Amino acid sequence: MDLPLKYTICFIRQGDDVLMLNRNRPANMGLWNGVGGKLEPGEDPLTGVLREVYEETGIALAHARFAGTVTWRGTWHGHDQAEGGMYAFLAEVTERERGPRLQETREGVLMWKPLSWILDPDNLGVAEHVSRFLARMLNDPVCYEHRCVFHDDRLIDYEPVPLPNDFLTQVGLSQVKTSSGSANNRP
Ligand SMILES: Nc1nc2c([nH]c(=O)n2[C@H]2C[C@H](O)[C@@H](COP(=O)(O)OP(=O)(O)OP(=O)(O)O)O2)c(=O)[nH]1
Repeated sequence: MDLPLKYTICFIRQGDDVLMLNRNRPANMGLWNGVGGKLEPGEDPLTGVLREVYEETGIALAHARFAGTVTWRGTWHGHDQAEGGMYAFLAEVTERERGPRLQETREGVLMWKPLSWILDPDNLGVAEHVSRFLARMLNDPVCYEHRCVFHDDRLIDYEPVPLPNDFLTQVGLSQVKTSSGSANNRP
């Protein structure tokens, strides 16, 4: 699927918790998702995600690990058919760096949530695709394009497809460590 990757997202961990944002506007309004946003013209994905994390949380991450891409297509209630995609990253902070448990921001409510709560597939408070792709990003060393299909706000199809070997070079991320610790995403 050749969808434009115009967004970034980051899941920041501290111990068993992950920093989540409940956005106060579409997309995924009222649902918990990672922190991130739209890339600026000409901006590379790592610079973009570090900027968004700082703008949305005040956390100045030194680094984030590329963990795959997520693409979506389908229909949303009240919106036209839409499709797009994002570069996904994982990061960790120390207890001292993590900031308050709950914080109201311009974008919505930020809160540290237990990972087990986020990954529970029956948890309707979390954006539906997150439990599918995040579990795999955390446990599988291969980087995937996580393909999501929605129909009227519900996830109706999900398929992880391994990214091509030269993906990181293609998108200027070749110097970036992946979540498996290697710049090459396939053995
Ligand atoms: N637009 C969009 N973003 C999505 C979808 N699913 C999903 O996880 N996301 C993620 C990507 C981003 O991390 C976040 C949306 O970012 P945003 O719209 O708040 O970005 P932004 O404030 O920088 O953008 P903008 O105001 O300039 O449009 O949600 C989706 O279906 N559509």
